[in-house]
Amino acid sequence: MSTAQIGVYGLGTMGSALALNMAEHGFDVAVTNRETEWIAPFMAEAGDLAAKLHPHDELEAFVQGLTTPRVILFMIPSGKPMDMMIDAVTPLLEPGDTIIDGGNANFHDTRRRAAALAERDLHFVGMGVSGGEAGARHGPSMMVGGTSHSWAQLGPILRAIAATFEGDPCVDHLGPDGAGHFVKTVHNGIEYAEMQVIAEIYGLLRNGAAWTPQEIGQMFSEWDRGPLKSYLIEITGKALQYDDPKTGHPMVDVIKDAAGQKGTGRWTVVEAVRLGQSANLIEAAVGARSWSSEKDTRQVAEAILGGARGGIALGSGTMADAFTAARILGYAQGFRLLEAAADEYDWPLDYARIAEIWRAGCIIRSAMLDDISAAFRGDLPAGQLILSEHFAQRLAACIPALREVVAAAVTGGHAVPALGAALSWYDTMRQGFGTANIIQAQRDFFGHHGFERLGEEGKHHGPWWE
Ligand SMILES: NC(=O)C1=CN([C@@H]2O[C@H](COP(=O)(O)OP(=O)(O)OC[C@H]3O[C@@H](n4cnc5c(N)ncnc54)[C@H](OP(=O)(O)O)[C@@H]3O)[C@@H](O)[C@H]2O)C=CC1
Ligand SMILES: O=C(CO)[C@H](O)[C@H](O)COP(=O)(O)O
Repeated sequence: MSTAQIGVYGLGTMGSALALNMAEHGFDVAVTNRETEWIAPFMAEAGDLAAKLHPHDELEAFVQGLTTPRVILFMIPSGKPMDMMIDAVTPLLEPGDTIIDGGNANFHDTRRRAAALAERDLHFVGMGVSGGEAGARHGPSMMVGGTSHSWAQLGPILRAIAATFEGDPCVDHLGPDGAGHFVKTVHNGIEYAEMQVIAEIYGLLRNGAAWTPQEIGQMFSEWDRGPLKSYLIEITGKALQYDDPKTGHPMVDVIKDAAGQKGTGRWTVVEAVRLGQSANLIEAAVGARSWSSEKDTRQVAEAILGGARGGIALGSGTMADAFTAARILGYAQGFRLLEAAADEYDWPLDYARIAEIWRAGCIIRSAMLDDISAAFRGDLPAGQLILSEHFAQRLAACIPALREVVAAAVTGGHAVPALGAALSWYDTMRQGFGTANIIQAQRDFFGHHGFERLGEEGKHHGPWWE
């Protein structure tokens, strides 16, 4: 019998948590998994919620167990697996049915899939889900891209299971095809930037001021009780205060300093460059992760180049202000990318709303997002977040600290790629007259490319060509 309002394919970390969340909110959910032996343990662990979960071993039965028009959420790895599953499931679907990719997919793939499925009267939703396993189980933030037809059916389910901020569900329909996945990609780019800035501040205090992990953790926990409150600050504060049960050493001291990356950070940077932008804070964070994975090379280099670092005599207050500035600039770069993509792909992105659905449930949630949302609803000179009255004032108050921190780091030989990038971007943007006149002269000198003259129309060449 067809009783389930939604199907969840993929009972891994995220899929199982989302299915349980939906069941808990009273929805009937058909579930299945590629390796079917995982279905029974999932059902056993579901406890009372099993009554709302309808397990199937076969894809056909899973599809037939759904009320029409059907809505099927795939929580599987992005790329080829998703294409293979689309190929497998579409022959079983009927016009009007919706396939949702809830994984971290490349939005270009989402656009391609949406267009291909539309030719068969099928709907494809690219949905960014943030919040990790706990978020998926108890309230994620979700960024939905797709047709209004799909949203009309999906919206009530997603609003019920989403995180809420003061009663407002952290989910919305952001635009067609790849809009939701792109917003999630940029969310992750901001996540990379913020994580890197936190790591740099940790490094300065640890290596430049001999603070213990416990002390640095306590500082972050203290920050989390004030205006810098955020999920990433909270978990970093906690992680730094754990000891390794095996050795008794601080946990961070036994974790290898080489971080992986699955793709969303890189996609953010690639798309920024493609759109003629530079999100240099995010680029710095992605680059720093890549350098981190060159552990062997860095160890050889330390022996040859010398790893000595100078002292840093800066306290928590200065670090907090520097972090505030970097956080504002990181978010601002993310929103600039969203604006550039909205223009390019003709997406009706509502930046204030995006900030709102990031206020709870997602990894980059922070107290600042409420101010960002308010800024987008107000007057933004030149459309720039950093020029809103609120953020221009906060930057004016915090940039001196960022300058102090970057200067001390540079003098002491501490790597601060993200903090340095943040400051360079800020300093670039506050100059009405920069240095690209020299670039133009160089291009004309070597390549006869011509340049624009101040106050005159047309292309000009320098006297070096006379
Ligand atoms: N973990 C996280 O914090 C977050 C993850 N995501 C995204 O969610 C998606 C799922 O991630 P997550 O739940 O963590 O991953 P898991 O590794 O926990 O689960 C992966 C799931 O995908 C299935 N699967 C793997 N390969 C295939 C395939 N070729 N065909 C069909 N099914 C397949 C697995 O089935 P089987 O059991 O048979 O192997 C399993 O059900 C990914 O796109 C990820 O990027 C998004 C936000 C946060
Ligand atoms: O989407 C997420 C959080 O928002 C996932 O945890 C993702 O895996 C994070 O990216 P990476 O693995 O590259 O650090």
